[in-house]
Amino acid sequence: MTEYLLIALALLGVLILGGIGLVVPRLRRRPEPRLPRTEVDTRAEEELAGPPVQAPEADLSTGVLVEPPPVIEAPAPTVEVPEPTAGRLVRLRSRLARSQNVFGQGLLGLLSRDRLDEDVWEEIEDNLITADVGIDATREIVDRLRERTRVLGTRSAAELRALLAAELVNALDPGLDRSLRTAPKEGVPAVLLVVGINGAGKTTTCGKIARVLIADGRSVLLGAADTFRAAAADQLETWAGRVGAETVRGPEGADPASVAFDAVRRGIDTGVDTVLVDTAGRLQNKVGLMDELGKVKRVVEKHGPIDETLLVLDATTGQNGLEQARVFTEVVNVTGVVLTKLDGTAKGGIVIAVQRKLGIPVKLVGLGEGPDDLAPFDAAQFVDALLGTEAPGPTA
Ligand SMILES: Nc1nc2c(ncn2[C@@H]2O[C@H](COP(=O)(O)OP(=O)(O)OP(=O)(O)O)[C@@H](O)[C@H]2O)c(=O)[nH]1
Repeated sequence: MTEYLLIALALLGVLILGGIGLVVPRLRRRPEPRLPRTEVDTRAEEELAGPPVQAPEADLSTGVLVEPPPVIEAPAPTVEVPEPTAGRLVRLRSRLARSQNVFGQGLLGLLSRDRLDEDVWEEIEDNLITADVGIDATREIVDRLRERTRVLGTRSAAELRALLAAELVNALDPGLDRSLRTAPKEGVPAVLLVVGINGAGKTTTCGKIARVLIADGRSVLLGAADTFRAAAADQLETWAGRVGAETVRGPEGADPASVAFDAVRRGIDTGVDTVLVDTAGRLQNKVGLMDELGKVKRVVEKHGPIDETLLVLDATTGQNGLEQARVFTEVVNVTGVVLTKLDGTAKGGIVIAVQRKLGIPVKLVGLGEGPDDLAPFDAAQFVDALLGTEAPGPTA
């Protein structure tokens, strides 16, 4: 009896355990209750997901993972390497084509006439005056040429060319120091101030000078003290960015002197070799503006003396521009002239007039709008380019 009772209990246990085993998995697999989906839900999901993506065949057939597409990074801004400055004037000599017509073809043609009579000498004089050489310099050049051709009895084209070249070089005072003081002293950067009237090419020239300095191995910081024209600071920043130089600028209409001061301060802190300060184009007859330029100078000098003040002059404005330029020399101590746009004039003689009138050496010349179209000035190379023929022979 007891046996029957035990067997019945065992059977009951088996039945109970089997029942649990069937019920529990079902409970575990029961899906989450879902909220009813609306049409709007479906559309929003589709928009977020975008168009259906077709898996590549290899993915479906082999189950091999496909590599994600490569991440394309934005190209790093490229820093340009400016052209070396040595020999730039020689390379750019063809830019003086218009002046070459006057000096090379015109003057040399006159000098090689059969008879060098009074009329011819007068024509030579007129040519030089038209080329903006200036009256005094023209008289001197012609008098010396007359004398030397008479004494030497020179007649061959090569000899006459050499004589003319020697007189033009002489009028350009080849002994003047045309070097730019751009080297730092005892860890303090050299400071260059760039001044001149509106549109002479100051900002462009600042950018080109920065390239000249960088090409010659210097580090440069640019100060945008032309706060009147917001575009000038943008323009300068673009030039600086191309060669990886820093620009210090202020808000539009800020005090130019304070921007110039900050630029030099920053240059000292970062240890650059040279700080170049671009100033606003200002009309010299506006006394207030000239006073302001004087203030820029004084404030910058709180950091130490200014090493170089460059006056930018537009060669195409001729003698008139010279008169305007003179006022700058009274306000700031101009140490060098940058003569721009010589490529756009037949009056290359302006270089002679500028130096004589201002008594300041031309240190750089602009021969185009390209970034490397600024050349260190050299009297003999310039005259050679003006005459537009091969290098002159030895001069007497
Ligand atoms: N052909 C030629 N154009 C030049 C030369 N130098 C500058 N320019 C052009 O002259 C124009 C005026 O140059 P800017 O640098 O803006 O003149 P700016 O003196 O700074 O003018 P403001 O900021 O108004 O005072 C620009 O179109 C330059 O490209 C040069 O040597 N040759």
